[in-house]
Amino acid sequence: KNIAIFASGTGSNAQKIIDHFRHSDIARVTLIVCNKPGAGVLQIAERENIPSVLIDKTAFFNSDTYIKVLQDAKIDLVVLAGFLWKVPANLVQAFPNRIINIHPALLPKFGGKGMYGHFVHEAVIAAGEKESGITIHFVNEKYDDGETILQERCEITADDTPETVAKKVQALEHRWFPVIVERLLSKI
Ligand SMILES: N[C@@H]1O[C@H](COP(=O)(O)O)[C@@H](O)[C@H]1O
Repeated sequence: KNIAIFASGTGSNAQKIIDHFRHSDIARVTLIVCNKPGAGVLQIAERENIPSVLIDKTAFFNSDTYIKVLQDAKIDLVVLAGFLWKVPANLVQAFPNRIINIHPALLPKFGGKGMYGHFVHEAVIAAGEKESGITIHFVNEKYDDGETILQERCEITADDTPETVAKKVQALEHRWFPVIVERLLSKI
């Protein structure tokens, strides 16, 4: 099975998923799709000899260009790992229940446009939450809205900062995202 990872940033989750399937006979990460020139995930793709695509915004939102790229690459599952653009309806429809996302908070709270990275953890702390965590969900045509696949929690203590919460949440992401990707692929 072929996995495509969409990412806009560092790519630490992409690296964990690549490592998880490195010697797997179930699946392999065979394509990296990025919308940010110079993003860390592109260096990971180069180092790992995985083909990567730097997408053009107009073509992404106004054509089937990248649907064709994914179909030509025989992609079975699209994994969003820190991809900051909303997925257009034609791509969601072309890959029904085949696109998943990870969000660094317990949706439906602290989700939506602009809610990513440290903004999320600042909002969680500012709201006085006693816990945070991760949400892995199917992608539909709205931000951070599709059916939840998994939520895992971490406690927030009085001396936590957005940075310490980010670390706890990242540990959950790296622990669970590869496992969930494998679980879904074993059903496809
Ligand atoms: N959607 C969010 O974007 C971040 C990506 O981090 P990385 O995988 O680029 O390190 C992760 O926190 C993920 O939950």
